Amino acid sequence: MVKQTIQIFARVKPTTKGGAVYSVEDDGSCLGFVVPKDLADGFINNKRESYKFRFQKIFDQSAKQEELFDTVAKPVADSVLAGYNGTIFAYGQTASGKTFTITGGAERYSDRGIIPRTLSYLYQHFSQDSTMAYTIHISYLEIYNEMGFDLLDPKHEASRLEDLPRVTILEDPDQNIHLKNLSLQQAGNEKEALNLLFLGDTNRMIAETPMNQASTRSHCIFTIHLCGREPGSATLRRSKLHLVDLAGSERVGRTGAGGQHFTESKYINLSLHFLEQVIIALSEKSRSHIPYRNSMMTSVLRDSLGGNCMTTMIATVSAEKRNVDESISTCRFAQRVALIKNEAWLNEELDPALLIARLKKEVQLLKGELAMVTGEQRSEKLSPQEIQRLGEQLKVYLDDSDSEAMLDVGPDMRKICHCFSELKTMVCKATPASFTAGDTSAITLVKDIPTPEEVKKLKDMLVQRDNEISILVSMLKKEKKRVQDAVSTAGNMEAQSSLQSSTANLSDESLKGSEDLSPLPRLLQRKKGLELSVGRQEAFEIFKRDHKDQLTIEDNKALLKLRYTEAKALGEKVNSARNKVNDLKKQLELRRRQIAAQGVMGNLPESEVPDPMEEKLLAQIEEEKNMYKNTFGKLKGMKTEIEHLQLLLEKQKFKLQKDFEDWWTHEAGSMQRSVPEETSAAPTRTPTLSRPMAIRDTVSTRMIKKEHELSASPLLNLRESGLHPQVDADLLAFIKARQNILNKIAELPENFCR
Ligand SMILES: Nc1ncnc2c1ncn2[C@@H]1O[C@H](COP(=O)(O)OP(=O)(O)OP(=O)(O)O)[C@@H](O)[C@H]1O
Repeated sequence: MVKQTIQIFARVKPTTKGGAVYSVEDDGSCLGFVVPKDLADGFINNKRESYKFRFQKIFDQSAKQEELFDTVAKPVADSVLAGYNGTIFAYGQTASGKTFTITGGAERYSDRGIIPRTLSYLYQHFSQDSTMAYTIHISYLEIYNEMGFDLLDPKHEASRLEDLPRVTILEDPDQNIHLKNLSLQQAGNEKEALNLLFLGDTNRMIAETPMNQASTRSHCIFTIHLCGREPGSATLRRSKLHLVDLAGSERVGRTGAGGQHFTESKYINLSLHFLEQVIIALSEKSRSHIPYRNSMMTSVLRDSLGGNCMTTMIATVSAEKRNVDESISTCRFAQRVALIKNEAWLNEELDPALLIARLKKEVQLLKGELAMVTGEQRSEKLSPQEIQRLGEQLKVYLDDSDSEAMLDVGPDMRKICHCFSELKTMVCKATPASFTAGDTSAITLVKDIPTPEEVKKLKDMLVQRDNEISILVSMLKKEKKRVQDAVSTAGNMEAQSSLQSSTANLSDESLKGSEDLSPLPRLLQRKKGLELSVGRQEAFEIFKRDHKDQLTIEDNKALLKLRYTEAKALGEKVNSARNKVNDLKKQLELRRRQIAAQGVMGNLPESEVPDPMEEKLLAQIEEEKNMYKNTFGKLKGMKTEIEHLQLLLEKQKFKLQKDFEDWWTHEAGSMQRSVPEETSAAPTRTPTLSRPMAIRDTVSTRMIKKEHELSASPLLNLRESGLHPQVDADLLAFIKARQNILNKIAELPENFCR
């Protein structure tokens, strides 16, 4: 068992605005804030001005994701590999960098967060550790307003959060928590695991509405379930790693939330409040009751807080002056967390199937022993199968040369008697001369003693074999040199062909992967939108051009293109190194044959000095092999980067499409709203209507007409389904016209409408 307090780290989000109010002291383990007294609070003011908080380490603004992974996540991943549970959770106000730290940024490969890096680290470990066989399952849970949702369910098409399967908590009599409806997906390799992460993130994005900014207002728990077993062993090691992105920790008053937001903030703050309650209770050792059950999040993370888990917290803080209060509150929370002591133990268990088989055997044995002791022996005859089995056991026992060998037929008198009777038969068959009482070795001879005819036959065979052997030996002597040459030639050729095939496989594999342009998971692909109509497509192009993410998408596309080119160049280099190795091997082979031929002809005296030409060729082969290995390693790394970039691009494109859909629906909605208003307002409209409004009216009236023409099917339904190209084209024309008008209004002199 390992007793350890929760490790706390702090990360300061980079600021571009300046005005930072913090300092990092004591070799990066103390975070200080200075809050100057406000004169508005009066002359007598006892408010503290300086605050200092101690952490295991503080990652300042310039800290890289890799550094954070190495220091914070790698030790936790190592203990998970060793069979302990682990949790890493990020806590801090909205936009302080929790998602960036746990999942990573959506723009650059180097921005990969703890989750993708940990997955990569684990799979890399699996490929290097041949002493254990591992399997990974993944679950991804979102908790929003005290309700749990499964982000990885393959059966549901999520367009709203409510479409995702609801996850509920069940508690067994031993107070273990079980999550009903949370799917566990197996991930056989890093790519499959990353696809699951992206699927969950996409589901989260799809389900979020402007009212529910998912990442801000919900908690997310990405869990890696690891199972390891030594081949042939009945013991399993099961461990879990929770990677938790909590909701923003700001207080309700500060956010100024109202309405639905207020409800959400209340829930979020409530669940964070309950988290705080649990942490306070745990840090006060005198408390016996820990209120885990008060919220879903604390129930799920029960083990991570004061239980069987190695837990680490990352406090994310903003460096800006306006956020100093929240930053101090985050650090205070972390200080309390640091007082909690967890007790992690090795999660080892016996494989249930093997355990059952073992117990069954034991029960059988005990039953037999009981029967022996109580004298209640079975009276029925042994079955033919049992007799055959006993015969086999007896043979093994007699063939065993170990004098301490045992014959174990179990506590069954019928079997014991049968074995004694078999042995007696064998002994009686033996010639009396070869058997004296106590000479047990004779027993093993009994069944193998040959008859005199057999002995003669064997002697004849022996003479014949001797003759054959002497003929073969003389032939061998004659042909020795030729055979040796032939063997060495065959050996070299074989080695060469095996290298050829292995290198071909490796480089073809990696190249195939790097040129695979569609790594989008099957599950994600089904979520791609319907085909766009021409009008909508046109609007999408305009929307895309002005979207804030378009630049990043273009950058990533360019980077991906660059990586493809680089991967192609590396692939060519790998192939060229492989061809060179093969060429050099042929040259070496030729050289060796030449030397052998010269030796046979007697032109060259046999020399111990190595041939310089051969030495040179061997050195060149070694050099090319190293080049091959290095380039191949780089190619593999690039393949992972390309796959990640492809997924990032898909995610960004997906977001763009979703933003467009939202915008399009909004435009359609605003048009819909304007129609009845304007139709009913038309008769009473005053003549003072401004010119732009009048223009807008003309467009709207045209649109109304169009709508009436299409009234056979409700316009909005058609729009929502996205299936009527004419409606889309009209909508686009309307949007364009309105945009033109708005542009013109902007150009008009200020007093034009007065
Ligand atoms: N260390 C960092 N380096 C660079 N950019 C960062 C860093 N931390 C955060 N960001 C950027 O700041 C923005 C907000 O970060 P992020 O979404 O991670 O915040 P958050 O705390 O998860 O917010 P929320 O509570 O809304 O989920 C993102 O655009 C992110 O890329």
